[in-house]
Amino acid sequence: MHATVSQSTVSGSVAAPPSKSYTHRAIFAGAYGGETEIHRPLVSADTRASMRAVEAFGAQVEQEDDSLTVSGFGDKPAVPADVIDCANSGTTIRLAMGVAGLVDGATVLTGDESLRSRPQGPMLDAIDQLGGHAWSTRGTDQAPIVVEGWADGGTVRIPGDVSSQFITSLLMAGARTDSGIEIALRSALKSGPYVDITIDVLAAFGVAVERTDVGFVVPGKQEYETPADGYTVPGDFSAASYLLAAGAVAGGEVTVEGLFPGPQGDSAIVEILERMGADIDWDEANGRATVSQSALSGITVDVGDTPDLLPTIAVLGAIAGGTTTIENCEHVRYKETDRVAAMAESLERMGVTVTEERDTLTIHGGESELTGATLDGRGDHRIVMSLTVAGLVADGETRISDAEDVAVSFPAFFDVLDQLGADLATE
Ligand SMILES: O=C(O)C1=C[C@@H](OP(=O)(O)O)[C@@H](O)[C@H](O)C1
Ligand SMILES: C=C(OP(=O)(O)O)C(=O)O
Repeated sequence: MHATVSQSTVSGSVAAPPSKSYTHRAIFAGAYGGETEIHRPLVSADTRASMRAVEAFGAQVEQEDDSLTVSGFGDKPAVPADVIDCANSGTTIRLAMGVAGLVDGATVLTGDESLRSRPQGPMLDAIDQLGGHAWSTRGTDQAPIVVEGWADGGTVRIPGDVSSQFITSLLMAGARTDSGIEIALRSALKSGPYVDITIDVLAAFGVAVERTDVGFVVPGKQEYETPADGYTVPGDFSAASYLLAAGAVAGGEVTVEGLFPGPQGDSAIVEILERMGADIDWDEANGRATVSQSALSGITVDVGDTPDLLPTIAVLGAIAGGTTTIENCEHVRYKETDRVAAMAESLERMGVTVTEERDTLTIHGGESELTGATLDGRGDHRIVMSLTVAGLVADGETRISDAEDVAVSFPAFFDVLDQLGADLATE
């Protein structure tokens, strides 16, 4: 499916979709626990992959109107009857590898072509350190992955700069081991706020995690306790970043509801827009951010904690006057596609001058108007959504392939933009 976007003004009030990261964690926490009702979950391709994964280990997931009921797999996850297909979802395969470590038997995990290109080596190594055995069928540190359980716990030394999802996985599974897991980071942690989200969800399920000088410790033999009123998923700042960016470059006035302060690192989008000179007001108490169009100027942003914002910031930088420097972005190359290269290539096609280095993306914005172009969505939801925002201000039509991939994290993306008045079509 292609999306075709033309210059237009967006205005109105919309709800942020529910958080993908919180929904994944609530599904896995529910599976480790008894019976949990998850209110206002994100139901998308990625979170469906997590639902299928926990079901493969013996949990059950029922979907009703705006909730999910997860019945846990009991004391031990079952040996899956089949290969687990994690589709496009890095979070799913990594959290499922932790569960697989507790299985008394072998689990095989795979995914789509994109997921099978992403690095899993540190988690394979971690499982080996814990006395289990995990390997890549191709010997490439990529899926397909086979995991044989360890069941016990222990100490793990693991790099912090490949994916925080390994840490999340070890913390969630470690609580159910006998002796717990002590994690020593071999390099500084990137995407750190995602571990904060994990600790937040674990606390809601009564599971304790301690921070240490070198990493984290999760004591073993902990029970996941069902939160008394179920678990309510907050709004998603990563998804909201496209709507806020749209308001800042193509408003009108756009209000996004459901954005409350909390551990999501991507709430930094509000401060980033402010620093660029956007007219934005975040009413934190009421969870409402309102932004209208104003002239933006380039800034320097470190995305070590906020990799998913890179495509949004790159588009803002292309429209802003002056230079925007996105630093500390090497880990953003390990996502659904190499997002640093994808944004450099797409913005260049729109007439923007970009300098790409391994760990830095520099955008020389405001040199000329963005020009509409035919762009490759690269099968990556965040590339598609951010380029759609660029299309709202480009001169002439912007045509983006793989538009259907917004289903991964924000299935209603095009409907919401349409509701805000964007001139776009999908076919
Ligand atoms: O744990 C999570 O929910 C996520 C962690 C981040 O990945 P990395 O930790 O691999 O950077 C982020 O990019 C991803 O979209 C979601
Ligand atoms: C990288 C992402 O997710 P995951 O790692 O779960 O595939 C994302 O949503 O941008």
